[in-house]
Amino acid sequence: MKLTFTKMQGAGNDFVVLDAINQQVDFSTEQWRRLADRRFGVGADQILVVERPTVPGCDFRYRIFNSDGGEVEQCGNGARAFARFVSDKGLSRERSIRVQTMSGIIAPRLEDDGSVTVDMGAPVLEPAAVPFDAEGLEGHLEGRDTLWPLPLHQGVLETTVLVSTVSMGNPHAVQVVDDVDTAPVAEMGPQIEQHLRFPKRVNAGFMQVLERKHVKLRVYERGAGETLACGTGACAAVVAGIRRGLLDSPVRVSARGGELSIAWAGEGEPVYLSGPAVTVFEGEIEL
Ligand SMILES: N[C@@H](CCC[C@H](N)C(=O)O)C(=O)O
Repeated sequence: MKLTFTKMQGAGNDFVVLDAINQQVDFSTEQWRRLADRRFGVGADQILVVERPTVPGCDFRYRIFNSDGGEVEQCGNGARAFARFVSDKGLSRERSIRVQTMSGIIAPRLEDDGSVTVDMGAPVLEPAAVPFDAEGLEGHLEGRDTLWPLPLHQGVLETTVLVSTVSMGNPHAVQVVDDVDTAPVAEMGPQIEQHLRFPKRVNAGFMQVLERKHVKLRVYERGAGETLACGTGACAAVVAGIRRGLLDSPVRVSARGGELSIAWAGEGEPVYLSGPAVTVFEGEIEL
């Protein structure tokens, strides 16, 4: 059976988007992996699936699969691509939609300048809910945030990094670095992603503060490796930075693949993520 897909990207975080309303989409972990594979498939950081909602008050259900084939709770850059896709394909005529995800409802809105803003909901800050196992650890208070020590290896040496833990529906560990371009993302990213303190694994963010309203960010994503941008990672980094007293909303986030903007009014309030959502090409593939 041939599968019709759309290849999209948001700040260089790339997606295969599938309409599961008008075609059957039900794949094994191995098939999701193959679709995301850059040599044997189409290639993507995440696969996004558009379905009919199963809860009242929503326009669509949005499912997300990492390139390792695992289904995950949330994807911010993908949410922008999702909104652009359902509009371009005529599945919705609304500029604002409500979307059911594994971790709650989000609300993307198409802007007049072609960008998309997403109400991503409020961040979850309680460590156990991230989930992060803080049992027996002594956290360091900084502003309104708690930094947690994570022991890692750097070459043959042992080192400890201090991370903020934030859930944007999916788990994030954010550390502040002096220079993001030389930060050991490839070496530390996989260790943090699989650290035993994070029972569901974690996305590892490395943030350099340039000014109180501008940061540079790299994210080693759970299940996908380092990507050119991570929307939920940008939300989590800015939430952590504001709570630490380092940043003021709104914050421009420069990722390797493009620019995002994050606004957050503080505890209990939703995080707004704005940025581009672009169609690259369309195609058909036999899996
Ligand atoms: N690229 C995403 C996040 C995708 C999911 C993430 N890798 C996870 O496993 O939680 C984004 O833009 O938020």
